[in-house]
Amino acid sequence: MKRTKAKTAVDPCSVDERIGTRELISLAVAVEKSLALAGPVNISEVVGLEDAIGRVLAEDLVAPFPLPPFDNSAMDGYALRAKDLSGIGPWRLRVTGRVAAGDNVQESGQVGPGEVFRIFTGAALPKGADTVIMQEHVRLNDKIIEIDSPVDMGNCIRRQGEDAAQGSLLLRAGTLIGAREIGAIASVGRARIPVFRKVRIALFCTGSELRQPGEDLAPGQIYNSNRFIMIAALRQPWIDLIDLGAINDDPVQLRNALTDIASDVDMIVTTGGVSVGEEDHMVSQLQEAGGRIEVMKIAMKPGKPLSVGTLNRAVFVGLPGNPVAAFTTWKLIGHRIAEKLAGKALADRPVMHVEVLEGFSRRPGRQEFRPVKIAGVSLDGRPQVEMLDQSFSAKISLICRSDGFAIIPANMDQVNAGDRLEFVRL
Ligand SMILES: Nc1nc2c(c(=O)[nH]1)N[C@H]1C(S)=C(S)[C@@H](COP(=O)(O)OP(=O)(O)OC[C@H]3O[C@@H](n4cnc5c(N)ncnc54)[C@H](O)[C@@H]3O)O[C@H]1N2
Ligand code: MOO
Repeated sequence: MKRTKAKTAVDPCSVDERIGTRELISLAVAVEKSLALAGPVNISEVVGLEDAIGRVLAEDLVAPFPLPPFDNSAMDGYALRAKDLSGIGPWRLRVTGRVAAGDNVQESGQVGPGEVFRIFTGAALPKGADTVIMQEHVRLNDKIIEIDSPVDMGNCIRRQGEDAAQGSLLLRAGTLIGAREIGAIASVGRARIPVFRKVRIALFCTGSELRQPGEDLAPGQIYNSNRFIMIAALRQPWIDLIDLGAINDDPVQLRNALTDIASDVDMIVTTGGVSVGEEDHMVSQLQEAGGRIEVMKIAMKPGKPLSVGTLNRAVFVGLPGNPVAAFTTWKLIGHRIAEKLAGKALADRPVMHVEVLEGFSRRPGRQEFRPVKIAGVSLDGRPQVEMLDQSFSAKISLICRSDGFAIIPANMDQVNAGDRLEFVRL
């Protein structure tokens, strides 16, 4: 495979992990420790079907009867007896009845020898019939159909229970109820269903430089984009969001905000103020308020300063202030904590790989989630990616241009053209 030389120099602003590498913990350990702090809410409520959409199912759903409930036709055509098509065709059969979806076949009579019933998709199979032939495969002439080619016994019939047998498991507790799942719940006739109560999450962004979009900016100020990134992430039917807006980098205000909300919520999410500067107060104020930090200093880029802990019974997730770092760490850790609190079964993501188009060198030490753009496809069908800037934590326009993250292992200092990296789609 062709290798190209390093294209870019090492980011001058990147942290030199050789100074203090031992202090950093891996993302895998950070996820494990963070999830251990999150006990599922475990309280359920029974809601109507429409209100169940987007919520988390609180008990297993078992089929109370077979699906489909009765043998029925998969096509518009004619219901017949397969043995009437024995020998050499063409065969001529008489139309003596008619069944449509919804008709009660107990009252529709019997298909006798040499007879067929007109039948429509979804109609129950009439007594005596064992096979359906599509109307396109017959010629109809004055109540007589003519068939040239035989069909197999059971042709075009959907058998009772072929989708799900009575008593079989349709959905597991912990499933997020989307369009498919609500369809399954409705198909077994349930009008109300138990779901876990919503997870209550408080959100505030920290930073004296922040202004709300629509306001004027004074020199040194910026707009609060994290608030909207996080509202977009948290506006889910299974989350009850308490949006506390922005709070200045003021220790007392931050501590008061934490103390006021901690006993009302399951999770507190903040952005900014978790790094090492004198204006970064989140960690110290959480501790002042009686909380504990359990996870910090993670060997990941972006997201090294992400801090996770507890305050009273709430899980605290302090996301970094840089917008791309906040977005990424929420996706990789915060969201999974919220899902666990909500009682959602945590699914393993399917692993995808991409091929690097151009090589480059980097400072090793942190597992990196580098935004990439899919730029082509390799001969064996693998997506090929162009790596976007190495310094991207604060670049919101860059993340809008990217298709996902390529994951660069922590110890890799040289990435070569043709290397395969794991990929997380955005
Ligand atoms: N000496 C060091 N400095 C920094 C380190 C370090 O290890 N040593 N880590 C860097 C990393 S990595 C990150 S990420 C940031 C995280 O810092 P904070 O979480 O304390 O965030 P702030 O300092 O408050 O803000 C960082 C950056 O983001 C902007 N910001 C903050 N909030 C918002 C918002 N709601 N909307 C838009 N932009 C926001 C803020 O203005 C700053 O530019 O620390 C590095 N420093
Ligand atoms: O690595 Mo930070 O978390 O700049 O984004």
